[in-house]
Amino acid sequence: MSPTFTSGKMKKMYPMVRECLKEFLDHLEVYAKDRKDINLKEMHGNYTMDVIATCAFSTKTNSHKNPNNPFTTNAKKIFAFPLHRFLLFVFMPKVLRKFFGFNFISEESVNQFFFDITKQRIDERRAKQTSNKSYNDFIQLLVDANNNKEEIYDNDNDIDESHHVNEGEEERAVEKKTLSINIGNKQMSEDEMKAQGWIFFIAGYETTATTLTFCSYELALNPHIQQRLYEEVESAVDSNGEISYEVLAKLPLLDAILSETLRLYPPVPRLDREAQTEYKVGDTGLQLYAGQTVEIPVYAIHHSEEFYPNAHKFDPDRFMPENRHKIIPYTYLPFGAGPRNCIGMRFALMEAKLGLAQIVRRYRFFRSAQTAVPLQFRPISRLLAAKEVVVGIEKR
Ligand code: HEM
Repeated sequence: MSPTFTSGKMKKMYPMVRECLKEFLDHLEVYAKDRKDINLKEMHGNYTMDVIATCAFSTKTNSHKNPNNPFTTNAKKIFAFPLHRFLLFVFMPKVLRKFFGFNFISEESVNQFFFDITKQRIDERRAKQTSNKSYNDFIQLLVDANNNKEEIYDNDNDIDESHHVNEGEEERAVEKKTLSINIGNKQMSEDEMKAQGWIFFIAGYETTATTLTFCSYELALNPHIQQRLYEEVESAVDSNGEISYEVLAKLPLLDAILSETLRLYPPVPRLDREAQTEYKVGDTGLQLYAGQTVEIPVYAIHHSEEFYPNAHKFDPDRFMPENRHKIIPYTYLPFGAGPRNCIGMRFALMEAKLGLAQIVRRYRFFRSAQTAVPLQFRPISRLLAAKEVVVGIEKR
């Protein structure tokens, strides 16, 4: 169940994300008018929670104003679990999950809450299939995918974004074929559909919030880059102060800033693959055996001087169109690579770009007395997380 996030689908979800952003901006206003400090992880976490609740479950949360709504409180119970347990669940190969007994990461009542809400929405849609009302959320995509109504790919792709650095024509063709096979040959059971809703929530909330957090932090520390971004965004808004999906996807500096953030702070710092059969790795002399795990040290690759000179410097120019060709394929892996790469990549980038662009238009992040430099990281190996990320915010 992969080809959910085509550009066409993104465009349809765009207004829903924009709606969540309005609430976020209103909330930031309270802090910005008094030049207060903000806890970036909490603020961005509320935004990504609202987005995933709206786009995946058609549930309105407004976590900024109403932190006690049932969706948010249940979600917070999941995230109260140690982060490593999450990531173990989401990214651990199935066979290891079974071995360690990780079926679900949180208490049964919480799992049930999310299963019930997914089932309720699926039932509603099935009942309404005969009516003309159309939905653009993730649940609808699941229902369509199951009815083989889902479009596999659209022509309106955003190949110019930096995250396509690992994808050549050949790979996209392989990916397309793989995805078509999944959809064409397989009907999802209701349990699988419920599990998809659940995985989406877990995989999409934390990673995107973390990305926005590190990005805002770097902008606070690099006011000249923040100013360049402001100028780029200002030149792109229409007379209503809005940015269309197409324009947003193609802003080079915005794309470069997020790409450089994901290079310096990859939310998933290490990937795993498990060999299905015996395999010789090219002419390296390396031999893999069935069942063997291969670890890909994403964080170390992203911080290697060999691939990224001055690797510890935040330098978005590396990803500007005139320099991007210098990046060696497979040395930039924030979303993984190959047929099991992140299926939420386009969605995450759209959500993060829109949030960042509209925040920077109105407000300025700055380094305050509470801003930790350098950041202190939590000692977790599966997900990159800083202890506390605080910056000041003011109105432009
Ligand atoms: C900046 C945000 C995000 C980052 C950095 C990220 C990163 C990743 C990475 C590294 C993987 C493993 C890929 C591999 O092994 O090659 C992954 C898998 C996955 N991601 Fe994301 N992700 C993000 C946002 C999202 C969002 C928003 C969603 C859903 C709405 C999502 C859904 C998934 C799913 C379902 C998988 C499992 C795919 C599979 O096993 O086939 N992710 N993600």
